[in-house]
Amino acid sequence: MEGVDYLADERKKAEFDVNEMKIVWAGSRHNFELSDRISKLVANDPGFSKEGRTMLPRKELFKNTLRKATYAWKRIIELRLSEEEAAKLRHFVDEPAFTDLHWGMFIPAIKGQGTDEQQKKWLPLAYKMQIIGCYAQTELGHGSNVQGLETTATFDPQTDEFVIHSPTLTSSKWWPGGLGKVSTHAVVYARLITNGKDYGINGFIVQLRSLEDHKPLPGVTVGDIGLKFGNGAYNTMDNGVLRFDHVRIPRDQMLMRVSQVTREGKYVQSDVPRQLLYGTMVYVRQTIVSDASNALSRAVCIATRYSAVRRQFGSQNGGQEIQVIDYKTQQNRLFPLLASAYAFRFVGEWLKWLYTDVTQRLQANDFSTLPEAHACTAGLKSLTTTATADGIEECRKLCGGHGYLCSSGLPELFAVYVPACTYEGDNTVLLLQVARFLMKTVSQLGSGKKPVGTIAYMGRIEHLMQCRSDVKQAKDWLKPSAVVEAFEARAARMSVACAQNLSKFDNPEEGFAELAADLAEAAVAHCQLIVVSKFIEKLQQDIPGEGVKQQLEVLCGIYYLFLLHKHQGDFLGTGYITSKQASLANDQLRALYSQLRPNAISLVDAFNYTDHFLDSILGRYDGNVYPKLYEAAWKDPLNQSDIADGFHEYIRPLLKQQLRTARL
Ligand SMILES: CCCCCCCCCC/C=C\CCCCCCCCCC(=O)SCCNC(=O)CCNC(=O)[C@H](O)C(C)(C)COP(=O)(O)OP(=O)(O)OC[C@H]1O[C@@H](n2cnc3c(N)ncnc32)[C@H](O)[C@@H]1OP(=O)(O)O
Ligand SMILES: Cc1cc2nc3c(=O)[nH]c(=O)nc-3n(C[C@H](O)[C@H](O)[C@H](O)COP(=O)(O)OP(=O)(O)OC[C@H]3O[C@@H](n4cnc5c(N)ncnc54)[C@H](O)[C@@H]3O)c2cc1C
Repeated sequence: MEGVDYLADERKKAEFDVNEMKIVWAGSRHNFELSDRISKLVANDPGFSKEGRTMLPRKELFKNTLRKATYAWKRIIELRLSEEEAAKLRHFVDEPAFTDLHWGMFIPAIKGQGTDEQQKKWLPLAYKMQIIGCYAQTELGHGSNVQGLETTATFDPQTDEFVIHSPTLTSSKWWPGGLGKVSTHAVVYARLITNGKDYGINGFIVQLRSLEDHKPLPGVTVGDIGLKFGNGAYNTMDNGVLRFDHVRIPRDQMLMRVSQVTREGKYVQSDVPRQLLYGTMVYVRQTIVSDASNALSRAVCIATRYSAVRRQFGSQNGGQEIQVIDYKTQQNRLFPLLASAYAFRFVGEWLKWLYTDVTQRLQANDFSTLPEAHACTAGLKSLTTTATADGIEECRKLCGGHGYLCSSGLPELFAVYVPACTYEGDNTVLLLQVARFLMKTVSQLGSGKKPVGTIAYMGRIEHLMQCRSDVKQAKDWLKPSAVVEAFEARAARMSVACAQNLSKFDNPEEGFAELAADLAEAAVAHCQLIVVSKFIEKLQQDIPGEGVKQQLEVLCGIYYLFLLHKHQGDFLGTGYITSKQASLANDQLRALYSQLRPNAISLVDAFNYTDHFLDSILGRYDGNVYPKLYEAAWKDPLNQSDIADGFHEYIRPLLKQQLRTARL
């Protein structure tokens, strides 16, 4: 029945002020009001309908995305939306498009690596979308190993130009989003060669297509790389292939903030570190961490609402069966994901702060916090995207058979999200970057250099190597100091063990390669410590709203106790806790599940998602699942006629043949 709220009883059970929690989730009242207004604007505009998206063939799907993305731009102009509002609108339109790369990477690359003059020339064109850009770094042969890229940019002093060339098949640019069919320009990463010398990778602004008829310019071969994983999903994006045959660009289209080539062809290195060339990746990794909580919370919202609607077994005297959310196994799979969504929200907020801080320092030529910013963005990108991709898939399973239907919203969400584990740095490769940072920190411990920021705990290494947990009863695991020390001791001991093993190798690089799996685990331990600490720090702030802080404490407890349970081998193996203390942690975790249970629906309501954004019958706000599933089935193209296309060609002859056999 329309208009009935099947989850109303669940909502009545809430022990906290949901409206105040919405503000905590959004980060501020301003953010909440902004998201609320823009998400409703998108939901109520038929131009942004998602109807039938997963059924469209590729060409139609792509054209439909072009329509939506340009319609979004039209609305942004008509409504005079600010940059912040426009970004929110694109987010709630919820369809990967070339505009993601234009706004998310092309513009940031020019801002981060272009000189003031270059920014003045290119940014106004990009801001008005008079040119459309992408980020062309990865090649067919190399993605992770940026130093191994093969495209060349050779300076020609005769003409004051760079000649951009793809010398081999493997040097073809491969993957850039927006490149295949849309972009007029790209920031292309290529080996800078001048006076016969190779100076390594640099960024160049290269025009690819005519601004008149959109045809590829002479020497440019460009197209789409083909269908990707899942129905609809990321196939709305034209990930592309690009080859250059001696394409000439003016010298001033080399992005020159980090290094320059003079009119005479002299290479000049600025006093900023070369790593700033990787700055766009640091920026995007930070946004990906913030976004992980969006994707995970969305899946969790669907699975939680559906788990309260779905009933199986346990009917007494003809009464209703049990809601599946009341099974402890369901809670043990679902509630840590709900807690993780909140944990990633808060660590994302903190990372945004760290990124802003490092950017301000860089502007003042203070490069001291860049290594930490790189380690944090790389490590947290890896940790949160792995957990989110796995979490979305777990949510699909938590919804049983119906989770496998596209109308649950979960298959498409997974298909769109899962490449986040690969793009912007493969997650294992990124963990190894964190491990390098950790090994460097451990090796410098005796040098008098005091570790600061997220690595400050290493400064108490002597204590952390020998301390033991003092937990005596289950509720002792609710003490923040007990928890932080446990995660610090585990991370420190794992790093030190790796460093000790590394020291046994004559060649440190050989040792690093041999011990890579252990090093990646030490990096995970360090990153989990960051997430746990930032959640606990959040709880030390003043949080208004009846019962809000208490709910966050429950979620925080579930987050760290679930991790402790899952990785208890690390905590036991490093000798910080005993098996009795591990078992007490598990007792406390179960108790927290019971405390969370009455609040579960309201905790996902606090995400404030519209039904348009969720795009899931199982996750509908009103819980009216079965009639809507039934209705949706009949909309499938296969049900447009009672007799299937192909019946006369294939099924009828088969049945006739069986009739003949039966008669024999
Ligand atoms: C339909 C349903 C809809 C549902 C939608 C819901 C969900 C929506 C989800 C959407 C999510 C978010 C939206 C975002 C959209 C994104 C779109 C995709 C974008 C993808 C773009 C890309 O992938 S671009 C390509 C990225 N490529 C990489 O990341 C490559 C990875 N490799 C590297 O980064 C590096 O090569 C390396 C770090 C692995 C190694 O580099 P290198 O060999 O040069 O370095 P060294 O190891 O020798 O280190 C040298 C020193 O430099 C330091 N370093 C390295 N990197 C950095 C850095 N980035 N910053 C600072 N310093 C750095 C390193 O530590 C070394 O230091 P020292 O030890 O001190 O010498
Ligand atoms: C959907 C999508 C969108 C993308 N968009 C863009 C874009 O807009 N622009 C762009 O330039 N690129 C883009 N990319 C490319 C992306 O950045 C790369 O695919 C990514 O950086 C991983 O690199 P790779 O493909 O070379 O993986 P590989 O490095 O080949 O990884 C293969 C395997 O080898 C392992 N491995 C590699 N090196 C090591 C090592 N040193 N130690 C241990 N294990 C290792 C990895 O863990 C992985 O398991 C996109 C990719 C995808 C999937």
